Amino acid sequence: MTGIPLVALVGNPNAGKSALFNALTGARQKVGNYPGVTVERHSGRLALDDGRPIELVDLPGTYSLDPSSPDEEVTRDVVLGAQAGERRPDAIVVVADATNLDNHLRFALQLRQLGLPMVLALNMVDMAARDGLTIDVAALAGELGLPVIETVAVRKRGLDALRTALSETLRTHAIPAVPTGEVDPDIRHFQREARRIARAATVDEPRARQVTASLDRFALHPVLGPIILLTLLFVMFQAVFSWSEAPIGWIEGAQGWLADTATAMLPAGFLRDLLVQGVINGVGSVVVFLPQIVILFLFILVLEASGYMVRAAMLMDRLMAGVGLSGRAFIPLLSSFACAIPGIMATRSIQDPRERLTTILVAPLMTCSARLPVYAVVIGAFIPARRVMWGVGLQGLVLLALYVAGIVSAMIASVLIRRTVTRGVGGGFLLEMPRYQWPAVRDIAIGLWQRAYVFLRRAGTIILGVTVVLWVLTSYPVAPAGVKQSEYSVAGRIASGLEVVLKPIGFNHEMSLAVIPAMAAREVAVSALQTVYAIDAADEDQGAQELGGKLASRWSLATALAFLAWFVFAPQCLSTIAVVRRETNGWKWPAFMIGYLFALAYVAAGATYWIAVWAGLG
Ligand SMILES: Nc1nc2c(ncn2[C@@H]2O[C@H](COP(=O)(O)OP(=O)(O)OP(=O)(O)O)[C@@H](O)[C@H]2O)c(=O)[nH]1
Ligand SMILES: [Mg+2]
Repeated sequence: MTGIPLVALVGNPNAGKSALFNALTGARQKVGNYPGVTVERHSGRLALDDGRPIELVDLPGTYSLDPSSPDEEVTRDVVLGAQAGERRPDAIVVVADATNLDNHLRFALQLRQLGLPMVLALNMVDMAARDGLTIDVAALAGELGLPVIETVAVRKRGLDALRTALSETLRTHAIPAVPTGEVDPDIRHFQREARRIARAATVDEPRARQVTASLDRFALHPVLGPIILLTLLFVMFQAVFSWSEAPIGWIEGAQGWLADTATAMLPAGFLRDLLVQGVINGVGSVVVFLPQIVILFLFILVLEASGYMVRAAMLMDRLMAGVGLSGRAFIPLLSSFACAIPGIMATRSIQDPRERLTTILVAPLMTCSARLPVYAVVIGAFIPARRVMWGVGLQGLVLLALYVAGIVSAMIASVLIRRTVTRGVGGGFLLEMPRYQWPAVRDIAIGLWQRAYVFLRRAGTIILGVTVVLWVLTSYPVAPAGVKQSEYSVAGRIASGLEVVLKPIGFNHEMSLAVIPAMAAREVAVSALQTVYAIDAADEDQGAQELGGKLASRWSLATALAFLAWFVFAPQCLSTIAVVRRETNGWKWPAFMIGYLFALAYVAAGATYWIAVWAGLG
């Protein structure tokens, strides 16, 4: 054997492979309580008890070795050693959910036929215990002819035993003895056998999965279910505004202090202006939205980890079926609330290629977190922080409406796309219902930290870079007295050209200037506006006023609403386009997507503007 041993984690979706992978290697792969979380292979290293290193691969979950979607193909190819440029694993750890033994054993039996050294990690034994289920591990190991180790991945239980079993298996190269007569490739055979073994190894019958079943009576109720879902969303968007006030204040305070200190310490001139206007206030105008992003993700992560999200998918399935998408599209669309890129990658778990393509094309309509700063700044400036009935905040309501507008247009777009460019029948609903559980605090904390980190890294890299370039392009050449700097400058002249096209939909010069750099990252729309107003206001000495106040005194409500509408359909960012190109193998579909989204954004912003003007809000 050359190199270090390669061990693959294989098993049904949602068995806890990634949780086990994280526990063993210290990695932070995404874990979620629904099938189809992992869509790519990830590898990491760990040391076995004898100190020997091994390479561990986490794989997408799959029900069998006959893949039905692109992510499952990855698993099959890795396990069979058919993946290009990759060797075959030296051993397999089959991860099985102890509470769903017969289903998970079926795949284990199929894997056993591969003739590779194998260990079974009987995961989620804590859940089995909760359900009143006791599994006779020795009996199971005997029946399977494999070492069986009980684990609780999220509590790091059973890891030492697993490492020991693994090093033993690798050392002896023990290949499971496959009983004769089991060469039958028929999956039904495995199903029967799995059921028999599960029954033989289960000591106590479950007291029925009462918790999950009784919660589902409410969550999936045809009338109550949607009400619960809407209520949750509603509370989430209220919280985004009401919980964030204090921390936003702290960040603004820090930003103001930085700007003042820099102004006091540096001599007036290029460097000071760049630093204060472009970097501190420009980038700062985006960073202040960190608390809102964290709050939004706190809700999303908790709902995901508890198992509720799949119920939401179930409820949406009735709707989704009507628009030609299956419930499978829900998870990718859900991920797109963070960012369209992981969302588009998650479509790999969709079986039907046309359905997958449709999901890719509408994913950018789901409101990604990069749009939150843009929405929040405009809402903060134009929508009074008033309570309408029952203490409900108006700002949160408008934000909810913007998210809903994105979802509804994604639905409409998929109906149209399914009827035209991706015609054909789709697959059914294949999502398995995970059980409810309390979210693991550690997973939520890691998830939040990762989100915050991604946001801050964007602020420190792409947003900073684009803002600085924009600041330079807006500051030069210096305008003669009496001429507005933002119009005389290079960026200003480009914006003036663009304004010809954007004026009919209510956009002003500054907005025209902001939409192009926003293609790099949508948050840049905010820092761009901040920068432009700071440069123009420099001589009037109004630079200190915060962005919301500047917008409120300069834009009409109709204009502000048009800007929001534009960003609901907003021209996707460049990285999204790149990922669509990669996932669809060509430029045809990204071009189609750009075209239709631009058209939608233009029409929607225009309609919003003119309706608002007509309603007397101009
Ligand atoms: N109670 C309990 N929960 C667990 C255990 N292992 C994993 N989980 C939870 O089960 C859910 C699924 O875990 P993942 O690690 O994402 O499952 P996976 O097998 O990687 O799933 P896919 O990537 O979709 O194939 C998550 O919510 C985990 O927190 C366990 O031993 N006990
Ligand atoms: Mg996983």
